[in-house]
Amino acid sequence: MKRILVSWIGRTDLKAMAASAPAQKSKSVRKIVGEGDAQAGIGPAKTLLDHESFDEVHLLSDYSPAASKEFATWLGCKPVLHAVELTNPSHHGEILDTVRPILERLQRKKDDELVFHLSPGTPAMAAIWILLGKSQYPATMYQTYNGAVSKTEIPFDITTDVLPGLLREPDRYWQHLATRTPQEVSGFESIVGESEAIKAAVGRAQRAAIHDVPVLILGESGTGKELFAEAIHKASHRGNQKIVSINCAAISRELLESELFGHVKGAFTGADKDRKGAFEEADGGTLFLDEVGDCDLAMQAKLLRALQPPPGEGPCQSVFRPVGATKDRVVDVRIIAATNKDLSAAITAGEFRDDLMYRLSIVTLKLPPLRQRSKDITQIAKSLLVGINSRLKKQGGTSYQDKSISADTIQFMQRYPWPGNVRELSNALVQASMMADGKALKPQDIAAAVAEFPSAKSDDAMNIPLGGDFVLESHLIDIQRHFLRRAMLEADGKVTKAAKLLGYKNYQTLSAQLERLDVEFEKETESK
Ligand SMILES: Nc1ncnc2c1ncn2[C@@H]1O[C@H](COP(=O)(O)OP(=O)(O)OP(=O)(O)O)[C@@H](O)[C@H]1O
Repeated sequence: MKRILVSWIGRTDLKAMAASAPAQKSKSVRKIVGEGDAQAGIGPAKTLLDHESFDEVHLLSDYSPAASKEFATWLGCKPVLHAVELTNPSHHGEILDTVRPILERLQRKKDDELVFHLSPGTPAMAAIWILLGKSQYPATMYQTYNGAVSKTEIPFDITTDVLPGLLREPDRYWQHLATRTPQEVSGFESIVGESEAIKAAVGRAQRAAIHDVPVLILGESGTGKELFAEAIHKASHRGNQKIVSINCAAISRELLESELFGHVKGAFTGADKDRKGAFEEADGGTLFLDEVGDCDLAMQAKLLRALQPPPGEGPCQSVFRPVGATKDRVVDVRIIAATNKDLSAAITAGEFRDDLMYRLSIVTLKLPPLRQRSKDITQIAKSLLVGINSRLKKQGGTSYQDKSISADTIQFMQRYPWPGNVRELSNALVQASMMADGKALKPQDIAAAVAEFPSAKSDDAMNIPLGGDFVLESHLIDIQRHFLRRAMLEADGKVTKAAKLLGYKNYQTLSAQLERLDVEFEKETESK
């Protein structure tokens, strides 16, 4: 582990040198600060180096190369000089642009300690050190004053205290980013759609991609949460590293810990060799925790511990212990989590830890359900159909006829509420393409395909175990909703026809129920 000091050469440093070094060895420095100032003592740089030891010292200077060299010689310790030019040493933006590439070029290993010296230079230079040291380049910071050295504790964390506020700023802040379609944003090309809702989601996701902070993606099942997670990873600086996905709901509680953190040989029966977990597999890249809302409380506590970076480290440093191991491991992993659960309700019910939610949701991305972006349905359906045609042709050979979507089918698809979102749309198109005769998919083909999905749900509703959270009334309502939807579907969105199918005497009863039970279905205008 190396200690690497990075500091500006400040005017007080030069004044201290001019006052104490022989005139001959400080000619260029004296051209800048004259005879110097004995009050400056030995100056901030020398003071720090007298008290602390470093393996490398990097000095940034916008003074003449000759003066910088004289100063470096006087200072001793063979510092590396970085000559820069600033037009205005109190211009924050210019300082930031100057400092960043230098920090980027520093050859650092993961456990090296970066140290910023805040005292030399202008207040703007100190401010930039603080901002960078608390965010992109986690660093220890020192100040020197009157010959004394103090380690500077700055009790805030930009990534948890400041960024969330900025990133959660209302739409006003995001509007300028929400103008491009996914096709126009690098990394997001596999996402189809051009509705305002999808453009806003892409703008926000793109913004999130740039910052190396955890992202929580919320949305109903099938809205594209995993697709967005992959796009954020691709658009981030980790894009050429791995993204590892773990579905927290699909893995048994016992196995999940080992899947996430790995295990050592002999940790449990069947653990016949060491095995890396997802955190370690994703080191340097991204870990996608799907269905994170389904983790139990014990697992949440373990996740929280892993997601709390050690003091002074960046937000992506994870410390965890493989099952059965005696030592912790540290990795650099960006977490993207997703859930279709209402986490606020889960927190209120005591099923989800609020501290874990805050850790995961430095940036939150809410994906709209498909029914709220009916403008996208045509485009998504057409794009899915291209893939479906090519797959089915491969399987069925010449007997398969490429399918297309007629205008009335599009109208039908735009009215249907797609409770299973894009996944349901995709499944319906696959099924309809396999079953339909001829070339064009007709509304009945899609209707027949989607009718399969809700009925499966109603079967589940009949088999739900009694006791526990079971409340008969709420299940009856679900069943009622299912039949209302089915009737509307079979009646092509015509309320009068659907009311007849349900055995209602008049359409007003159905209209009132659709509203009361919040059944979303675009009604066809009909002459009654
Ligand atoms: N905007 C979109 N454009 C193209 N394909 C999409 C879009 N949104 C979703 N899909 C496709 O729909 C399917 C479901 O998406 P995905 O798995 O990302 O959803 P999800 O929200 O993660 O679902 P779940 O919560 O059930 O895990 C995938 O095949 C995905 O490629």
